[in-house]
Amino acid sequence: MAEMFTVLPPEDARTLLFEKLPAAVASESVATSAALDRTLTERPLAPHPLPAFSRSTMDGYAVRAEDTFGASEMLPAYLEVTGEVPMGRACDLTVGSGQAAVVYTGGMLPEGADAVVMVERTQKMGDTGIEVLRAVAAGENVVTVGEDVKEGEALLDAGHTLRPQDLGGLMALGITTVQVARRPRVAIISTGDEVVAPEVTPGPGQIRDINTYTIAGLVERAGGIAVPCGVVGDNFETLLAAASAALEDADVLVLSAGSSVSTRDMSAEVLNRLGTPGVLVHGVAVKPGKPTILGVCNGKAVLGLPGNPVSAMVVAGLFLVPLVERLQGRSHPTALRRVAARLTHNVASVPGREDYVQVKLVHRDGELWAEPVFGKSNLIYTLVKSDGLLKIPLNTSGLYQGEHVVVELF
Ligand SMILES: Nc1nc2c(c(=O)[nH]1)N[C@H]1C(S)=C(S)[C@@H](COP(=O)(O)OP(=O)(O)OC[C@H]3O[C@@H](n4cnc5c(N)ncnc54)[C@H](O)[C@@H]3O)O[C@H]1N2
Ligand code: MOO
Repeated sequence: MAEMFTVLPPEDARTLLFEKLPAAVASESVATSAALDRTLTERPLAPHPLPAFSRSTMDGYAVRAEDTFGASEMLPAYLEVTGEVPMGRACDLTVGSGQAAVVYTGGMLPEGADAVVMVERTQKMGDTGIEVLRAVAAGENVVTVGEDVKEGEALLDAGHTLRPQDLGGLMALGITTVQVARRPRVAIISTGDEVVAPEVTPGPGQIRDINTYTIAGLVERAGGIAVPCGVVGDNFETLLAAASAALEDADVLVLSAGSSVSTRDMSAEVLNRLGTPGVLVHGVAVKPGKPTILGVCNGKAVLGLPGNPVSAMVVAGLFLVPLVERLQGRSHPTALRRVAARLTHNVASVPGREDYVQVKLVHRDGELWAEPVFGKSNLIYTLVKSDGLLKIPLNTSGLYQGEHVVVELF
């Protein structure tokens, strides 16, 4: 039987789409405290060294290291304690030869001192003296100026997505605002006369909307803002009007369902009417998800996802997630979390098509195994029960039981 449409390998389809799109959305300034998972558009520079003053890493005594050379329990070095380093204030003490100053963890190293002896390695002698029971080298138990970061150093690259430790690192330098990519807005329209909102009790022949929510979840995780636009029935003019309104206020539009080739499937036609160049790809060599539409309408991406929930999610993972990340200029796909596992069963495939198999991860004899969760692409709970997807590459006829595989986690 003839193919209904020409299918392209996923990689080629993605390239075609990305070529026709702007590289990234605009940037904006946000509070660092609210910038977790946001992507930098500029490299922040260190305004000063960190630490800005030499600090003790132990509770003990600030000393001149040379005064302790050769010291041991048998032959301790005697030092005179001349004062205490205050915390959180400038220290005006100077440690001279044969002297020591009480210092606490994090305290400023006083002038003259170049090392700290831990309190456990000393013994009090009279009112003001100590015996040092072990020698310290210069720099021991001390972090020096700029040891963490040098002044002017580029802290993170543009394209980097901020993690919790990055926020802490920026705040340590007083960088309380950062320049990040604006979060791309992704409008989502679910289409189909049979689809109703989840709050509604479905009548005969009706089903609740699943795809709006799986797609919105993927968008949010990829750093975008999901803009759910509700369910629109299978009426061309209504759908075109809804799509046009949704796209106006968004960077990307996703149409769920209607991407196949029946008389009810209007996504391609709507896309061609929304703007130019319109449909770029109709049909991708992937299972599930063959009836996929990728297009660009007046500079904005419009994706037509297959209606089956598993297919919609696999296709969104292949095209929408990388698109949302690209629009933020992300250098590393943050959504990509992979684990190595062994396959519990043979899985057949057809060369010329990329297959995505849902798998559950199970521990067996200290090894991680990927167990395929088979089921039709209309079944949402096959996804709910799975931990990730296993890709069977384009030109293979399957994978064998026991084979080492890589699972992309959800
Ligand atoms: N004759 C053929 N029929 C179909 C083919 C084909 O090659 N030849 N491909 C099948 C495959 S594969 C898929 S995938 C679907 C794609 O269909 P559409 O994108 O046109 O979408 P619909 O037909 O409207 O819906 C498919 C299926 O998904 C359910 N659906 C739709 N929207 C939602 C939603 N928001 N939440 C939950 N479920 C939804 C819908 O009720 C249908 O059951 O075409 C096959 N047919
Ligand atoms: O390809 Mo459909 O997208 O298998 O269910």
